Amino acid sequence: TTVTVSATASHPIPTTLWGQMFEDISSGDGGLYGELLQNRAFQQVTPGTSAALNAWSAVNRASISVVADSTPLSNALPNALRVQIPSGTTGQSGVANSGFFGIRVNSAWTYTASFFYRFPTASSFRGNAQVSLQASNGQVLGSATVALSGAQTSWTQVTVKITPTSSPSATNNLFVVSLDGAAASGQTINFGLFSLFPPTFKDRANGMRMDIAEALAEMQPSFFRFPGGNNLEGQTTATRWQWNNTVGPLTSRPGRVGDWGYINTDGLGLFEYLLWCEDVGMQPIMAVWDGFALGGTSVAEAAISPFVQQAIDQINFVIGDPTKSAPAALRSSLGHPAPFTLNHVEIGNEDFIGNSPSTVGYRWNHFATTLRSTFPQLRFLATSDLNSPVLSPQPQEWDLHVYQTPTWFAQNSFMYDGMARDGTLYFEGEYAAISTNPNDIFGSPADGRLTFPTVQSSVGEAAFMTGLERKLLVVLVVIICIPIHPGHHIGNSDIVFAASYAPLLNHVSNSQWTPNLVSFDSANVYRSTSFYVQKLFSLNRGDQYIPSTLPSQTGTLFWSVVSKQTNTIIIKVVNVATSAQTVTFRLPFSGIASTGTAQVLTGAATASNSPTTPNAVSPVTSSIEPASTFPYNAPANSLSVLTFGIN
Ligand SMILES: O=S(=O)(O)O[C@H]1C[C@H](O)[C@@H](O)[C@@H]1CO
Repeated sequence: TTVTVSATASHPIPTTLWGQMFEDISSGDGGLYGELLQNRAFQQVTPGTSAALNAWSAVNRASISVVADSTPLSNALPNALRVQIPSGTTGQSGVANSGFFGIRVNSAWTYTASFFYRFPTASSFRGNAQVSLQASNGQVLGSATVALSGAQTSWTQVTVKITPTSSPSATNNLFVVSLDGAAASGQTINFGLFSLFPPTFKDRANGMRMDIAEALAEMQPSFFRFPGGNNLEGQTTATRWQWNNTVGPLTSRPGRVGDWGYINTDGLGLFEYLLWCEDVGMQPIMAVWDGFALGGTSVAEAAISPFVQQAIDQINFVIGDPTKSAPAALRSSLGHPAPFTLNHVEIGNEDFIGNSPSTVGYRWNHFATTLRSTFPQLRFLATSDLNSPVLSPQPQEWDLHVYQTPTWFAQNSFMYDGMARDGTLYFEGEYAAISTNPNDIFGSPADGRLTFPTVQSSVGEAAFMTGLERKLLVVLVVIICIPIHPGHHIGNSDIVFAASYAPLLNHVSNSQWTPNLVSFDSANVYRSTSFYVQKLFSLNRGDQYIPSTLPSQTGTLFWSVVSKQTNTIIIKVVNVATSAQTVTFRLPFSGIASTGTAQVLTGAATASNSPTTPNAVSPVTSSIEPASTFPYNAPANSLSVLTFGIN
C-alpha cells in the first residue's frame, strides 16, 4: 500500500477530541471516589434488615442493628447504627466494615477516619473508642483512640488519623470501631456517617483515590462526560440523579438507588466532579435529566417545567452569577466564586431506549427551547436516534453511541463521512468493541462478550479512531456555509468534536458491565489494551490534520497523519490483519529528521491486560528512519504511532 501525504495541513484538530465518559457503574463509590467504607451512612436502606448492615459486622459479641434514629443525624441521613456492648465481655467489642471488597492498608499513608456518635440515653460512661485497621485475623495494622462520653446525647463528630505500621499484600482487611468490653459493658451507642479516607489526588478533601485518578489523568483527557449514562436517569422520576442532592456537606446528601443495582452515596457529587475536571484540565460535558426514567416513565408535558427549572439551577450552579442566582451563590459558598468552564450540556441520555422516543419530542422541545434561551452561550446535545424522531428546535449537537464487534469498528471508520453536513456537530460519546459475536453484542462471555479489552478489540477501536480524526477533511469545503455560532470554535472545522470509550472504569469484584477501559480492585489499577490505544491517540493528537490517500473502507490498514506545532509529524498506522503489512508513505516535507520514534501496541489478538496478566501488552517504543519515501512494516494486530521532526 502506498500513501501519498499532502504537503499542507487542511485544518485544526479539535482540542476536545479525546476525553472520558464517566458514570457510577462500579466506578464511583468504591472506585474513583476516595471513601474506603461501603454503606458508610446507611443511606436508602430499610432499618432492621440484614441488607441495611451491608459491609458491616459485629466484633466480639456486640449487638448491632440499623435504626431510624428518633433524633436523626440529619434529614438526609435518618439512619443510625445502634451498637450494644454486651455485659460480661472482655476485650474490644464493636463494629467492623469490610470496605468495597477489601481495604488496602499502606504504611506509607496516613488515613483519616471519622464518625458521628450519640448515646440515645445519657450514661456515666467515659472511655476510649479504638479506631483501627485490622487484618482478617484480628491483627491490628494501625489504630488510634478517641474519647467518647455518655453525656453526649446529641450527635457529634470525631476524627482521628491512622498511620499503619505495615503494608500487608492482603486486602481483606477491616475498619473497626471498638470499646473495651469490660469498661463499656451494657452501653448502647448510636453511630452515623462513618468515613475512612486515604490520601487523595491533589490532596482534595472528599477527593479521589490517587492511583485510579492518576491512571485517568495519564490519558490527558480534554473532557469528562458525567453523571451518566444510565446512572443519570433513575429507574423512576424519584430516583433520578438530582444535582442539589449531591452538593454541600455529606450530612446533606441522602444518596439514591442508582441505575446499576446498588445505592450511590453521592459523596462524589457535582462540586467534586467540577473540581476533578479542573484538576485534570478537562472541560465537563454535563448531562441534565430530561424527563425520562429508565423504568419507562416520562414526565407529562404539563408537568415538565419544574424539571426544566432544576436543570437551569444545575447549570447555574456551574456557571451562574453568585449575585443573581442562588445555586451560583451556593457554589461560591463552597469555595468557588468564579464560574467553572462549561460549553456543552447533554439533555438526557440515550433517548432511544424503550418508549422514550414517544415522548422525546416534547421533552426535548421544552428543555432545549428554555435552556438555549437561558444560556445562549452553551451548546446542547441531543441523545435520541439521529433525526428520529425529528426534534425541534434542531439539535446543534448529538451524542451517538455504538457498541459492536472489533470487525465492525475496523470496517466503519468512514461512519462520519456519510453524515449530513448541516452544521450539526457530533460527540461519539460511547463506543467500544465489546463482543466478537455480531449476533449477540450484549451477551455473556460464553456468547463472545469480552471481559477485558483484547488486542483485537483495541486495534479495531484504533481503526475507527483514525476515522474520527480523519473525518475532518470532508467537511472543510462546507464549513463556510455553516452559521458560526457565537462562543463555539466552529473554526475547528470538525463535525466530530469529541469521542470517548465507555464504560471508563470498573471494580473487578463487582462488575455491572464488561469490558471497561480501566479496571481496578481495592489495591491495584489495571490499564487495558484499549486504555493504551486511547492514551496513544490522546497524547499524540497533534493540532493540524494532514490529508493523505484514503484507506480502503473495508481494508485492513488504516492511518491518519497530523502535525504538531508545524515541525513534528505524527502518523498513526493501524493493521487489523493477523499478519504484518508494509505501508509506504510518500512524504513531501522538507528537512525530514533522520530518526524518529515508533510507539507500537501489538500482541496476540486475544491477549488482555487483566488481574491475572496485568502487563501482558503495553506500548513499546523504538526508533525509525523516516525519509521522503518511507516504508513502514506494521505488525499484525497493531497500532503504531510514528513521530518525527521536519523543518
Ligand atoms: O444498557 S445500555 O443502554 O447499553 O447501557 C450503556 C449505555 C448507557 O448510556 C451507559 O450507561 C451504558 C454502559 O456504558
